[in-house]
Amino acid sequence: MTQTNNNMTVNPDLAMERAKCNFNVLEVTHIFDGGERNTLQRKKIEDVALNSGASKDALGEEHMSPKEKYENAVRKSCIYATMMKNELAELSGLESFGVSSPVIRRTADAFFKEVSPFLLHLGMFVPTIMGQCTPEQQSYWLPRALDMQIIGTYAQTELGHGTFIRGLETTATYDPETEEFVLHSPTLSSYKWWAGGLGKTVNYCIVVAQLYTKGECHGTHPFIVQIRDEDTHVPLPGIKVGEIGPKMGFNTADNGFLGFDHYRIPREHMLMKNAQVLKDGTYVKVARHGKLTYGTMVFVRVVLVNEVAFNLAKASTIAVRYSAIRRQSKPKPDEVEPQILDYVTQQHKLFIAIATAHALQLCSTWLWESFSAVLAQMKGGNTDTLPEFHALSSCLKAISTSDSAHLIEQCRHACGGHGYMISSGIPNLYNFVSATRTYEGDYTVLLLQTARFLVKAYEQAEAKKPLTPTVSYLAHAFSGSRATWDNSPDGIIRSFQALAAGKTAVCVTNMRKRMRAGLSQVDAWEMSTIQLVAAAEAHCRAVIADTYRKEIVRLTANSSPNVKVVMDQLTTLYLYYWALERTGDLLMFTSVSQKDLVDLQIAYEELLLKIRPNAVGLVDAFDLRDELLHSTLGSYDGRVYERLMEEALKSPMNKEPVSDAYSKYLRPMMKGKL
Ligand SMILES: CCCCCCCC(=O)SCCNC(=O)CCNC(=O)[C@H](O)C(C)(C)COP(=O)(O)OP(=O)(O)OC[C@H]1O[C@@H](n2cnc3c(N)ncnc32)[C@H](O)[C@@H]1OP(=O)(O)O
Ligand SMILES: Cc1cc2nc3c(=O)[nH]c(=O)nc-3n(C[C@H](O)[C@H](O)[C@H](O)COP(=O)(O)OP(=O)(O)OC[C@H]3O[C@@H](n4cnc5c(N)ncnc54)[C@H](O)[C@@H]3O)c2cc1C
Repeated sequence: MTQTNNNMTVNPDLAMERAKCNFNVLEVTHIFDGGERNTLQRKKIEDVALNSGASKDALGEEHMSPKEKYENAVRKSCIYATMMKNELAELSGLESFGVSSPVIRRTADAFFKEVSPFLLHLGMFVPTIMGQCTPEQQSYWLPRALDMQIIGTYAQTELGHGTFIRGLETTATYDPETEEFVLHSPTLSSYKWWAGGLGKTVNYCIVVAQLYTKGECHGTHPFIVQIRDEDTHVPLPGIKVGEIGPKMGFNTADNGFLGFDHYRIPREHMLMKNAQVLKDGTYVKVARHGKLTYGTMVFVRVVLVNEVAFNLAKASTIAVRYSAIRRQSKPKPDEVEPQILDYVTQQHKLFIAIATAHALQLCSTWLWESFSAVLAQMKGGNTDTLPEFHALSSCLKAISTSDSAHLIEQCRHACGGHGYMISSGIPNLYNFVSATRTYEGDYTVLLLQTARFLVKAYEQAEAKKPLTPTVSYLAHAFSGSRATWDNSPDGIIRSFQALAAGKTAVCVTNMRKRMRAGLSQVDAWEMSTIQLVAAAEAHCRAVIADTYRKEIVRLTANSSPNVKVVMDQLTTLYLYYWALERTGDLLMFTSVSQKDLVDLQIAYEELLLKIRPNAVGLVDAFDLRDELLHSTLGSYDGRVYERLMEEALKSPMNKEPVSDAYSKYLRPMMKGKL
């Protein structure tokens, strides 16, 4: 087993589960990590970062006041950042730690139950400098940012606008007399709102503002702006900055607001890779594609697919281990109470979470590789692949975050009452992941971006023009007959593609009908958006299913027989699950019959039983150290009840035998003296 401690007492049910697991757990860990080398490197990084105990808190974060929580998060962020500079960057083979690797990002989770106030520094501030600056600008800003001499964030969203970037109101007006930009917040709704770390932590930020020069507006552009004194940290004159208050999660991230009162910055602080303002105020467009200033968002959308896969792996580890030690009810009076993991409904809740974590992890690696290829082409001046990539990253971000949030909540349900405890770890995971569905592009809005691309691709297919790879299946949309149902994995994937093509065709037909009836193109589109979102979702599910299947076949080509079997079972489960979730659509767009669906349901139930003996082995293969799980229910040793009681006794409420509230309120009321 990957995580060993010879002195550890393990709950007997968990020990029994591990004994009956029939595949090599380490082999699956390697698949999830993307190879044995990555696993070894990850473990080295985790050992250095976590073995010292620096990630631990004397008092649980949940018992701290908001101010204490924030200060504690800053304390640990500083420890972790220093560790990264001194030890971890070299271990991870990175030239500098700023090019943050997913492993380093994930290891940081041991330090924070919520998030680090530095999240946006490495997550968006540094990537924006890397992606939007000229080489000269980079050589000035990047070393300072990577060395943490300055700390920054990404302030784009305003009180009034988040989705509609073109509607942002902050202005940056060029003054050729002084060769400065004047930043201004003309209205309350133009105040920047939400940026992580802005409230109290950062002294710099990327500000996205409407650029005016020579009396003309050239749309939104990024600027690097100092907001606090580098020595005293006091906000600079002309800056109004603060923290936005308590949120559902992210409570250690000091998300902030920011307003400008005719605040001046040097001309060179405009990030000039894609567009420039010359000294005399002449505006020069450099980039070939109009949306390259949105580049940091595309990068983060790619990163998020991996991020949510990791968090879903955590939730499923907690819920499956807990379900193995928890015994409840007595369906057979003569037998002991079964482990709740033996209930088929419990398996239905949990095994899809394991399979989805795998599917998203493998898709995220594939997406990252596609992104690297797009970036390489763009370096050579070719932006042809960007529209397809934008459509792909948008839908994968939307579906991965939404599915993960839903499945993490399902894992919480699977843990009954104890899942509701903060100490179970699941509420924090849910609060974090549910925000990912909104930030970096709301779910619906991003699926509508993908739908735009799908409709165009459909029209190209109709005109018999060539199609890009992820939508090549649309070429079969004009055969005139319904796709033939076949319950093999490849057959189900073809059906998912037929479903996406069919839904797109319905949208196009309806929009055309509406336009013939007199609606404008914009109104016909608007009236069809429910179906367009559904078409984009179907497209994304077809892409995920296809990628997951192909990647698993490739990655298990040399695996041991039992690993091949269990990985095949998981991918098949994923396909059956989604086919059964979409029976209505399959009946509309494929030749599937009622009998086929009844048979599929039975095959799905039998598959759950086959996976059952390996369930704990499968979550052990995620190889998540206890420090990363922060969970009373999901620790490796399964000492659930002991940990729940230990945590309860830590509650400050238990410090005094009698609460002060007794003498202040309860006693007077009970004695009739209130
Ligand atoms: C670790 C990090 C933690 C992160 C914490 C969270 C941080 C944040 O949330 S930062 C703020 C993020 N904000 C967002 O994501 C805002 C979401 N909104 C958007 O991305 C855009 O405004 C969007 C895409 C919805 C619409 O943009 P808009 O400029 O109005 O474009 P729109 O008119 O719809 O489309 C015009 C064309 O541009 C294309 N396009 C839009 N965006 C992109 C893009 N990023 N790349 C390439 N093409 C694009 C469209 O596909 C369309 O192409 P076509 O005309 O050929 O169909
Ligand atoms: C925890 C957290 C951290 C964040 N961190 C940052 C940060 O560091 N920096 C930053 O700049 N921003 C940040 N944000 C802001 C985030 O990017 C925006 O909240 C997000 O992009 C959604 O925009 P919005 O809030 O304007 O939602 P809205 O666009 O107002 O969405 C509200 C509803 O309207 C719908 N809607 C909007 N437009 C359309 C449309 N065209 N068609 C159909 N439906 C539509 C949406 O689907 C949604 O249901 C953060 C947000 C959160 C929650």
